[in-house]
This record gives sequence, structure tokens and C-alpha cells, in this order.
Amino acid sequence: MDLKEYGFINTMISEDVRGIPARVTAVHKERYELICIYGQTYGKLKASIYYNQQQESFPTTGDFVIIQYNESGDSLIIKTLERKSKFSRNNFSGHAAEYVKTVKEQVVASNFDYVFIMASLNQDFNLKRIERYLTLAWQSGGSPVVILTKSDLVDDYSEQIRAVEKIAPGIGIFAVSAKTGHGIESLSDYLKPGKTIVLLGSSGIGKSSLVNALAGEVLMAIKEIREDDSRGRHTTTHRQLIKLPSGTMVIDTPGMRELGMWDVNVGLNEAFTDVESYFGKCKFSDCRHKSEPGCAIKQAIENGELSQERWNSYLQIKSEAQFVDNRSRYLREKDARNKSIAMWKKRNRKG
Ligand SMILES: Nc1nc2c(ncn2[C@@H]2O[C@H](COP(=O)(O)OP(=O)(O)OP(=O)(O)O)[C@@H](O)[C@H]2O)c(=O)[nH]1
Ligand SMILES: [Zn+2]
Repeated sequence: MDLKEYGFINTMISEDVRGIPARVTAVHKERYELICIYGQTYGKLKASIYYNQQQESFPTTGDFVIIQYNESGDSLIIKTLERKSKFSRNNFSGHAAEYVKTVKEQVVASNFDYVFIMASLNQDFNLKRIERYLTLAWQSGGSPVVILTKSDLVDDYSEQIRAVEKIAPGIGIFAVSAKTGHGIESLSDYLKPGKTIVLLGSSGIGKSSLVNALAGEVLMAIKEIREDDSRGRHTTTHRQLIKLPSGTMVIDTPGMRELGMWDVNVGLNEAFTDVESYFGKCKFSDCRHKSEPGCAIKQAIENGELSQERWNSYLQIKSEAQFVDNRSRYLREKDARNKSIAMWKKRNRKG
């Protein structure tokens, strides 16, 4: 097995590395499913490195790692290689934010090339959610593509396409049906060997069905849902990376479903360039875009160039990002403070 087929590039590791590269294809409680030159294998974390010294980030689905291969048992994972892209979630979501005591980053998928932002064309279609996913996608380091699913269930979706075009300028937008096969071929540009796609979208919108349609065979289980309430059943049970016959890999993890906002500011700039392009044009350089005279944002909204809704989305996402940012900075500082207090106490006990 050549790990290049799984997207590995030689320059990911230095010459002096002691071990062989592998890719994480699934994460179980304490055990990792891996693929390496010897094929599929299982791995565990080397405790002295991951727990005692805490110098490596815990591997996640999609990660490239260095292992000490063991042909008769679990291999030892000794290093997590640098990620070119990643999705993280924080351990709160939505409205419960104010009740949560800790916000810690947990990486749920990594090293993907494309982010398929998926929404179904029937009742579930929600522009706000797509906008939010776009922000996350830009921030992740992958390239977003919007996939509108279940096109067979609607007669005309031109309006939805136009609406998405407005919030996702310059991005590929595709309407597909896993049922009839409509539009599936138009995705071939993204189905290149060695490339990795990650799927982002709520339960029941047809992620597994799309994977099966792309594969031309059933790779993932699908539980039927009633279309009248379009509720999903959370069929995906554990994180996984699978390889399609085309040689493209797909990551579909339940963790992706609960993605919150984490350090989203970078992505925000890219997803809202149209909004942020007004910022330099206000009369006052410290304009808060509220009621200041000569505010370019206010003007743009008044003359219809910028919709009030889009501006509200921007503010909403910005404030959530700020919350996480402040919260995690606070926790980092608190952590550091506690550590120095502990050190100080230890020294004083000794002395
Ligand atoms: N009519 C129609 N139904 C579809 C299509 N794609 C998926 N479905 C149906 O939608 C339901 C959910 O599909 P899944 O592929 O399991 O959805 P999922 O996003 O993987 O769901 P989770 O695994 O829960 O995240 C099933 O009943 C599918 O048969 C489509 O293109 N057309
Ligand atoms: Zn302004």
C-alpha cells in the first residue's frame, strides 16, 4: 500500500523521523484505525508523549501520524503531523453558551481539501445555516463547495441557487439528487485520487446517500426518514474516513454535526468580504456602524447595496466568535495563572 493514495506527501516528514507515516481513518475511544504501507492497522497513543509531556495534539480522523509499527498488535502513535486544514468544535453549542464553564478546542476532522457544505432543497433549506457553514469552511483551510441535495423533491430550485450565489460568490454550487443521480457527474472535478472531502450538514440531509451515489455502491448505511418532517436519524455512528472507487476520500463524522464556532475571525473575513469592504469607507476611521454620520454600512443598507439581513448575520456570527475568543483566552490565562501559583507553592514548600 502506498500512503500517497491516501494523500500523503513525503515533505510532511523530516528525514530523521523514527517511525513510519500513517493516516487515521477512524477514532474509537482509545484506539485508532490507521492505514500505512502495511495496510490497515490499529494504534494507540504513546503515553509518555501524549499524556505526560502533552506535546502533541491528539490525533483525529484525517490526521497523518508517525507510528512505531507493530505487526502483531497495536502500533504506537508517536507524533501528530502538522495539519493543513481542520475542523474543531467547542464543547458548547448555541444558546447554552452562557451556562458552560469551559470551552476547549477539539479537532474533529483534518487534512481535507474540500468542504462539501450540504443542505437539502426541501423544507430544511436554511440560508443562515449555509452562511454559517461557509464561515466555518473558510476558516478551516479547506475550499468550500455548496451541495444542495434532494433536487428530485422540488420542481424549481433556481431561487435557492440564486440566494446561495449571493452569499457564496465565486463558489461552486450544485444541485444534486442521490436518488435519481441528477447532478452527481458535475461533481467530478472534486473526485480526484488522493484528495479528501469533508461533509458538513445536518442529520438527514443525505450525506450518506451522496457518498453511496458517488461510490456507485452502498458504503454507508442509510435509515429511511419520513420526508414530511424531514428529520434525520443520526445514522452515522463513528468518525470515519472512507475511500471511494475514484480514489477520493470522504470524511463523515458525527462530530462535524455539532460544530460550534471556534476562532472564527479568519473565516469571517473571507465569507463576508462584501460586508467588510465597506469598513474602510466610513467617514470616521473608528466608526462603530451604529448611528455615526457618514457610515458606509448604513448608507449601503439604505440604498439597497447591502441587505439588512446580511449585516445582521455578520454581527451575529461576529459576536459569537468574540464570545468564544474571550472565553478561551480567559481560560488560557487562568490556566497559566494556576500553573504559576502551583509552581510558586511547590517552591515555597521546598524552601
Ligand atoms: N428523495 C430523495 N431522498 C433522499 C436523497 N438523498 C437522501 N435521501 C433520503 O434522506 C434520508 C436521509 O439520508 P441519509 O443519506 O442517511 O442522510 P445523512 O445526512 O447521512 O444522515 P445522518 O447519517 O443522520 O447524518 C433517507 O431517507 C434517504 O433516502 C435524494 O437525493 N432524494
Ligand atoms: Zn460605519
